[in-house]
Amino acid sequence: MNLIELDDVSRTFTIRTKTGRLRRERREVRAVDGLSFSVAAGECVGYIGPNGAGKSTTIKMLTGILVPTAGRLRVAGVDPARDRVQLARRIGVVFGQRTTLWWDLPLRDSYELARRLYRIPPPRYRANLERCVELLRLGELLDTPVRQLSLGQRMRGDLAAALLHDPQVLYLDEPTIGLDVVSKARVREFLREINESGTTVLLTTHDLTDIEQLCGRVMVIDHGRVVYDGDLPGLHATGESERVLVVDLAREVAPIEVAGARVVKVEGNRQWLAFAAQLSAAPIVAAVAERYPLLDLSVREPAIEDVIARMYAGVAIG
Ligand SMILES: Nc1ncnc2c1ncn2[C@@H]1O[C@H](COP(=O)(O)OP(=O)(O)OP(=O)(O)O)[C@@H](O)[C@H]1O
Repeated sequence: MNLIELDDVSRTFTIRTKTGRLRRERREVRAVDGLSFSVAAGECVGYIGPNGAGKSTTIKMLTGILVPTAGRLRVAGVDPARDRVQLARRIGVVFGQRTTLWWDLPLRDSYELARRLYRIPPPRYRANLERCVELLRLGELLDTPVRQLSLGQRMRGDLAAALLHDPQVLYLDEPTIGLDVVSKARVREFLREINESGTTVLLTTHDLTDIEQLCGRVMVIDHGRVVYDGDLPGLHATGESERVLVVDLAREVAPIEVAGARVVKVEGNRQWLAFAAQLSAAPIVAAVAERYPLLDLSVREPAIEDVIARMYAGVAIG
């Protein structure tokens, strides 16, 4: 069963720009341009693309905030713009850069307001809150006013708020932005759990690690159109993108030589080794550790902008 369906959906904005002292020019921006795709119940789909690609416009149409200029759109069987109230009960939304929580109220009060707003039956509300509190470790934070929470704590609070009414679909816009490594891991673990228990997830992010750890399917959008729909290794393969292994050594050595990777930068004891993104880092790490005085390492994912730029550099799009 498809929970999200878009059929040839477009959204155009008219913008007026000043071209002289009195002259203004009207210009049309096609934010979304003939988009067609569907998402089946239970999927976790990464929805990625460079800045201005049309991601937010798509999400806004899927939540009913924006009306498409053309095309047909359905979410959980509902036309989002026409039936926003009905839709609100079936979807949850989390924007990493904004909060839906009440700034001056303790978390618990925001949740109570959500319970009333969505008319969640008390036993279901209690069970859902208990589950979120346990999985997101919110127990000690429930009585803290939202303005006193750290970014990571607030994000966990927002995730719980979006899920108390058992939405079928969860839209996430940059849920790990600005979070430290531990908070990111916690949020990802929670999202995996939520998805495994049946919630369909559409995830917008600039962090490819989010996609790698959560999404079996990734859709790349650029200039309002889908330019790739498949899995992440497939995306890396289309563009021959590279990941970078950063190693800290006990002392300065000549550029490392190991199979499958090449040194792209050296700075004192630190060296950067690029390798094909669809390959595992494990054999390269093992080879470096065996022959060099390795102290520490990290793996950097390619930026989404780079992946897309390479995709356009003449390689066929799958
Ligand atoms: N309300 C608006 N009025 C005019 N133009 C708009 C409006 N909203 C979006 N646009 C334009 O539509 C295009 C797509 O914007 P959108 O915000 O959907 O991109 P995005 O992929 O979400 O980008 P980002 O990653 O930067 O958030 C851009 O060119 C943007 O300037």
